[in-house]
Amino acid sequence: MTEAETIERLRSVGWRGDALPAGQLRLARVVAQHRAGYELHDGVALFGAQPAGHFLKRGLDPAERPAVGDFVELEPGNPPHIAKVLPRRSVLSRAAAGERYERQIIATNIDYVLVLTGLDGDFNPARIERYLSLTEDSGAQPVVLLSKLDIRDDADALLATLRSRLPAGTPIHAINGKDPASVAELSRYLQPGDSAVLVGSSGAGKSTLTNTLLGTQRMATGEVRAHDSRGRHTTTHRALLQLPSGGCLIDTPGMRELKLTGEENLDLFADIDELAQRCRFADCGHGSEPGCAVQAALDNGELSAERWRNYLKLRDEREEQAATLEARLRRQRGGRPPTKPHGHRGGRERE
Ligand SMILES: Nc1nc2c(ncn2[C@@H]2O[C@H](COP(=O)(O)OP(=O)(O)OP(=O)(O)O)[C@@H](O)[C@H]2O)c(=O)[nH]1
Ligand SMILES: [Zn+2]
Repeated sequence: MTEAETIERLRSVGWRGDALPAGQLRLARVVAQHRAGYELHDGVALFGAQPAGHFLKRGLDPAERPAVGDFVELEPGNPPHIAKVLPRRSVLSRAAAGERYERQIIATNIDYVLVLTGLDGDFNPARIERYLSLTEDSGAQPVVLLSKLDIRDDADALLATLRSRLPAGTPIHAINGKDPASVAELSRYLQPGDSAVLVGSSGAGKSTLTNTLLGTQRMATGEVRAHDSRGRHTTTHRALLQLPSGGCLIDTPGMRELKLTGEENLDLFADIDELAQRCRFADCGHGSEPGCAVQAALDNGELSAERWRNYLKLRDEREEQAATLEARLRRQRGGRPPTKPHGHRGGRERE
C-alpha cells in the first residue's frame, strides 16, 4: 500500500496530516479501551491490540498511555501491539475524583465537541455551560446544538437568552434532529479528517441526530432498547462512526458519564411522582395493574408518552449513577467495596 492510500484510509477515521511519520504505514486509531486491551480502526476494519510493555510500567503518567482517539504506531503480532502514541492535536480530560485527584483522558484528537440540548424540558443553559467548561483548553472547539426546533414556538427567545449568556463566538445551531435538511448545516464540522464527539443528556436526541447524520437507522433510539440480565437498559453502540460527509463521530463512555451524577432530584418530574402516589398499589409497576394513575394519565393525554419515557430513562440513569457514587464513597471511607456494581456497562469503573 502506498503512503497516499494509507492516508486516504486513515482520513476516514480522522487523520489530518498530509504525510505519515517516516516509514510508518502501520497506523491506526484507538476507538475503544477495554480492560482486556484496545480496539483499533485503520479506516478499513476494526481489530484488537495490546499495549507494548513500556506502557505498562508502574509510575508512568496515565496521560502517556494510549487513549481513545489516539493515532498509534503498530508492531505486527497476533494481536498487534501498540508501540507508540503519535502527538495529539487535542486532549479532552477531566479531573477524576477519587482518593487523589488525577487527570483522566476522555478522548484525544477531537476537533469538535457537539453539545446537544433539546429545546424542550431538557433546555438548561447551566448544563450547557458545564459541558463548555469541559472543553476549555482542550484544543477542541465546542459547538452548541439545540434539537427539537420543530416543537418549540418561542425558540428565538431561548436562542437569544443563550447567546447573551455564552461566550461570543460560540457557534449555536438550532435544528430538527429528525430532518436531514435541517441537519445539513452541521456538515461543516464533519468533513474528511474531522472528529467530533456528541454529548448531551439522555433524551436530548443524540441517537436521533446520529441516525440522521448516518442516513440510516443504525443506533437504537428511544424505545428500542435491550434489557440486560439485571433489567437495566443497555444501549448498543459503536465507538467510531464514519459519516457519509467524510468526518467521524466518536462515542466514548467517558463522555456519556458526564450525564447525571446520581445526586439529582429530577424535580422536573415531580408531577409524575405525585401521579404515581395515587396508584392503587403502592408497588405499582405502571404497566397493566388495575387502578394505575400513570396509565390513566397516559390514556387521557394528561401525561405525554414521550415525557413518561424520558422520565423512566432519566430515573434509570440516576439510579445507576447513584449506585456508582455510593460505591465510590464507601471505598473512600475505607469500607469494603460492594460486589461489582453493574457488570461492565460503560466500560471502566471510576478509579
Ligand atoms: N420533534 C423532535 N423530536 C426529537 C428530536 N430529536 C430527538 N427527538 C425525540 O426525542 C426522543 C429522545 O431522542 P433520542 O435520540 O433517543 O435521545 P438520546 O439523546 O439518544 O437519548 P439516550 O440514548 O438516552 O442518551 C425520541 O423520542 C426522539 O424521537 C427533534 O429534533 N425533534
Ligand atoms: Zn401505576
